[in-house]
Amino acid sequence: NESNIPKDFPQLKNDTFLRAARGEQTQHVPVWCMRQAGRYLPEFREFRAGKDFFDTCRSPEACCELTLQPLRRFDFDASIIFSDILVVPQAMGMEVQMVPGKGPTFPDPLKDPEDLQRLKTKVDVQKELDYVFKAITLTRHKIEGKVPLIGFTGAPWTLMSYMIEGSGSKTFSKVKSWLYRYPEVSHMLLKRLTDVIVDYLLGQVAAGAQALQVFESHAGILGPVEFKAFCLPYLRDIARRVKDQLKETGQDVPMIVFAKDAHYGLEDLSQSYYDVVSLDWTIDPRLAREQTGGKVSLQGNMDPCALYAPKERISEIVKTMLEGFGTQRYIANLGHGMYPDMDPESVAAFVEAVHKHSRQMNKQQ
Ligand SMILES: Cc1c2[nH]c(c1CCC(=O)O)Cc1[nH]c(c(CCC(=O)O)c1C)Cc1[nH]c(c(CCC(=O)O)c1C)Cc1[nH]c(c(CCC(=O)O)c1C)C2
Repeated sequence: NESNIPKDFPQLKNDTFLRAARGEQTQHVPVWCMRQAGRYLPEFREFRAGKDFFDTCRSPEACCELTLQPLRRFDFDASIIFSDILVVPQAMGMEVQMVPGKGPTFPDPLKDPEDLQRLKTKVDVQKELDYVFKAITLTRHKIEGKVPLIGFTGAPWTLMSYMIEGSGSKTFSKVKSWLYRYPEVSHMLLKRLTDVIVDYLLGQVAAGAQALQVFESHAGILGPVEFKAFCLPYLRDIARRVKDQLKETGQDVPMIVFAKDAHYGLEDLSQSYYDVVSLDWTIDPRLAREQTGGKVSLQGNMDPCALYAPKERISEIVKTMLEGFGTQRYIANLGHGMYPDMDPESVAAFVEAVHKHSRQMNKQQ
């Protein structure tokens, strides 16, 4: 069994992110950015130039290099493995291409309930996603204990939406029509995705991931009733099953859930076995604290577009955000991923502001 082989990773030097995730005291607020490895970095564009996106994902050396790039520039307190959420549908037998300028595209998306037959009935996650596990193990060594390495997955509903829409969408009417026309088949698909995701996350931990984030990026296109029916049960099931399995080997790995735009789901999400609830920028920090009632740590949630502001303004925005969240049980981040036209200097200003203001606020207490 792969998971029993000791990997002798370098000792972790900065555990601030893990402490905040577990609800332990920290000297400063830890910070990282969603899509911190990305096209806003010239070295990322240079490295990726002319290479197919999913070929890059399948190269452990390339994933390692792209994960490390932002850490060479910024004083981040965590890193996230370079990969994509759509490697899971690929592992289940679907074809996905990254079309430059258009984003991920499924040439042959699921159209009818019968199309479920096209998916593999038994997915050998260890074999199909071995390249991700190799990337995690390699990166965990090469990071030299500087900061923890986060593994991640897309959540069932978000993956189902890509598998049926075939790409991003404005209305998501194709996948939403499944929920209303074929609720039972929809649940079958969500269940199958959940089973693969649980194995996938456990494999990532065995490979060396020190925290896990579950991206339910398309939660907000559902109303509260559909969220409770088609998102929440699977998000809970994932955390419960992963946590239970890890407990058997005496491990505890913090889990983060990011259900974008699901403001109505905060209270439920805070009681769903996750350690951290990640917030988009439409949610007021104080309100989020009230609704989650101290049961979880919070992560987020600066509007990514605030990075277009001058540095002094970024610092003010960060200060206000920290006053809203407080400095404990908190991980600073953006409310969603960075955009390619953002200035790396602004990211540096964001990170510095989080560290500086939170240290000052902690001293005053
Ligand atoms: C850098 C990058 C990624 N994916 C894509 C890009 C840009 C394309 C490129 O570099 O060529 C295409 C890429 N992949 C995806 C999209 C979104 C397409 C759309 O629906 O509009 C694009 C452009 C799908 C995707 N992929 C991901 C999500 C969930 C997070 C979110 O909500 O943004 C989603 C929805 C996760 C993801 N994707 C990636 C990471 C790791 C790097 C990091 O965060 O530093 C992660 C965590 C990497």
